[in-house]
Amino acid sequence: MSDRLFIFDTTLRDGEQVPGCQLNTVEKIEVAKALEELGVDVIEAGFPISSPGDFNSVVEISKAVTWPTICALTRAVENDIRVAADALQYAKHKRIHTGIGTSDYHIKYKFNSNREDILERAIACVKYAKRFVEDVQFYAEDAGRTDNEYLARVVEAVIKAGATVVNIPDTTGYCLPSQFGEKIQYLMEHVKGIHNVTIATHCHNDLGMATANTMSGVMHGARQAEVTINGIGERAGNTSLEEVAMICRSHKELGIDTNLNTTKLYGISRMVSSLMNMPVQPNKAIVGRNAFAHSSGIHQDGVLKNRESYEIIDPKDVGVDENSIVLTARSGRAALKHRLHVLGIELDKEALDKAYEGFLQLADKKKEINDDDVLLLAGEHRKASRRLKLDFLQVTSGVGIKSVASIGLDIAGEKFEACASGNGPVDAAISAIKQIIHRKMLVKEFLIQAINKGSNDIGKVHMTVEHEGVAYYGFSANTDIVAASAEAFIDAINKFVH
Ligand SMILES: CC(=O)SCCNC(=O)CCNC(=O)[C@H](O)C(C)(C)COP(=O)(O)OP(=O)(O)OC[C@H]1O[C@@H](n2cnc3c(N)ncnc32)[C@H](O)[C@@H]1OP(=O)(O)O
Ligand SMILES: CC(C)C(=O)C(=O)O
Repeated sequence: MSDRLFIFDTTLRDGEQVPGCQLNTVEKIEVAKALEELGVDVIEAGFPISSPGDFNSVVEISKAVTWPTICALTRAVENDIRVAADALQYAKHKRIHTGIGTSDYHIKYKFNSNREDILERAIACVKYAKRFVEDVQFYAEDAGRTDNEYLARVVEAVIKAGATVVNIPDTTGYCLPSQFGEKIQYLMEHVKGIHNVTIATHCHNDLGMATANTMSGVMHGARQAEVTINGIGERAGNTSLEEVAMICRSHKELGIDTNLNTTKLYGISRMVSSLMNMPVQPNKAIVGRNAFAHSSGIHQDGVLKNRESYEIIDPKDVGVDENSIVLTARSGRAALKHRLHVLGIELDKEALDKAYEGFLQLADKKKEINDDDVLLLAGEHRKASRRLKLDFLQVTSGVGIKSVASIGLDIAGEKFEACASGNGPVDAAISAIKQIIHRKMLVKEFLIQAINKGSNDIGKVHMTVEHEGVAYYGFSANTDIVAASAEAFIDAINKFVH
């Protein structure tokens, strides 16, 4: 039987502090409900004193969510705490998260104060929060750089004052995993009453060690991990929820596990990325586009013989349908043969060798080889040939005017034209396409990336279009990003319009 690691998700508080990631209340409720389905134990819903909008979000999330604890952040300030308690009034399970900086940097420069005064303020804020709620979590901000002996005094004092959870943040992402683990161990060994409360970690990623520090803290006694979806958060971000979840699931010998339904991880990662306009880096562990994509010949051969040769996680366990074998100039015959097999073509050794020669020549020029290319190399014509092609696109756009797009599509040789307006050139182009293709289609994910640098660069567009409950992926690259967006939309449509 594993020990339970409580998951405290702060995507809607620390994650939402990221410039450009602010969500409205409806969007926050959508994320909170997805977090509930994922199985997180605590949702930090906001910092109610910070704005009327954040206050209202905490109120509405409290109403919308049933079983996770809803937590609101405050400073060690009475008015912050009163306002947080008010925002939490409808929560079925509520927690106030209050605290103060304990490192000498914070004490001296932020507060112009001294250790004894900060200790008193720490005790006072916990006692005050206890007047409103039973469940009070204290944070010792910048605990990572706080002297262990003083930190132990603060932790002991706030436990005595009634804290139920004590959070030890590495606010600046400074600690080495061994140092952070030792800090938690020091507290476990020196603080009276520590075994009656939960110790939490809240690690930032300034040196890329957030997950390692969190796990080190957990291995030394912490039982709550504060995390965010995709690791978003202030500066270089927080510890990623998905990484902690899958480390616990993969390393059973740790004897620690979460309550999470990990098959929801990929879906919620995409949802947060798209709502917060925060792309996930392709090589991001667990949820990056390439996390289960194999692109070099030796790996592809190994994975095709046995998935576990190069995969420590079954993609289905995190909600990814299957791994992918990407055909590039670094692929070998095994990968090409596999793709041909998927397309229903079996070649003997000689024919495969011949196709492979052509494949390498093309791959050196094209970078990535698609199914059409493979079929041509095998001397076949694509059975489900692309029915939809972009014939022409003209867009008028600017400041102070509405964007208008005229579009021409070639559908299996027949020409169609439409014109539409939108809140920007891409929206106008997509609306025009929708006037020709009368299907329910929703753009769920839209990512534009520049390939190199400079204003003459090629833009790559990745798009996911939902049609009848299924997500279809579309891609295009063009120096004109509006054209690339329209083409990516058309690429996705081609996958369900036959
Ligand atoms: C590590 C973290 O992520 S903590 C969370 C960070 N998140 C945020 O700051 C987002 C929400 N914040 C806000 O909306 C605003 O900063 C508010 C409403 C909290 C405060 O706004 P203002 O009153 O205008 O203060 P301002 O932001 O300029 O400065 C912060 C003040 O809080 C004090 N303070 C900071 N942390 C704490 C704390 N934990 N306990 C008590 N006081 C604190 C600072 O010393 C400073 O006080 P001073 O003005 O007397 O020097
Ligand atoms: C409020 C605290 C927990 C915090 O965000 C930090 O220290 O990074």
